[in-house]
Amino acid sequence: MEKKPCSNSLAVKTSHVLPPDTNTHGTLFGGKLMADIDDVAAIAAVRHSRQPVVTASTDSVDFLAPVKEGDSICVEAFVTWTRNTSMEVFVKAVTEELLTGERKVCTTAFLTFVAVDENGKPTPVPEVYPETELEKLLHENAPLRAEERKKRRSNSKGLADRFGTNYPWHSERNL
Ligand SMILES: CCCCCCCCCCCCCCCC(=O)SCCNC(=O)CCNC(=O)[C@H](O)C(C)(C)COP(=O)(O)OP(=O)(O)OC[C@H]1O[C@@H](n2cnc3c(N)ncnc32)[C@H](O)[C@@H]1OP(=O)(O)O
Repeated sequence: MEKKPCSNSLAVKTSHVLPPDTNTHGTLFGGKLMADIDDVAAIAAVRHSRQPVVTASTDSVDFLAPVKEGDSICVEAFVTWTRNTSMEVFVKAVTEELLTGERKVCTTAFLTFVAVDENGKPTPVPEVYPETELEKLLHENAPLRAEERKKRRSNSKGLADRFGTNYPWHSERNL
């Protein structure tokens, strides 16, 4: 498969922050922003692989600044690194107070997507290569983040096995 540059997958969505996406603080719901992040990141992953993808994980989403009603929010995403079937996507969200032009980075996040075939099985993706300084930095550090994800996934699996599938109202609540 032919290698592709990070820029090939760039996806951007700018929207006006309006009710009903705002809460009682007059700011954007965190869950709405997370849904937008997943949406834009998925488009970047499909642009890179040109195959159906699933979200395998989100590292963390830190809400660094509130996004106020009336502001705009711009979510951008691109593939930073690939292994065999998985793709790491970096996302940055910038909020802008439209009347003053003041901008703040309100969130950054890393998500991992896996390309799947018609049976939902992981399938190989093309390699990605960085061009800009920022892309190179993200690309170089990606294997360390992937290693952390591997450990986290293993811990999550361990916890899932330990908790089992009982509903909370079942009598056996001891772990
Ligand atoms: C009408 C039709 C239109 C079609 C038009 C086409 C366009 C279509 C666009 C769709 C765009 C929408 C995007 C929706 C995005 C969702 O909303 S998807 C819903 C939420 N996600 C899910 O339900 C995923 C559920 N999980 C799974 O299906 C499986 O666990 C996975 C993720 C496919 C992995 O499968 P597995 O058999 O466990 O695979 P395994 O061999 O262990 O690992 C495969 C790769 O995944 C990586 N991986 C697995 N788990 C993790 C993890 N937790 N963290 C990081 N990496 C992981 C592994 O490291 C490995 O990477 P590589 O070394 O191959 O690069």
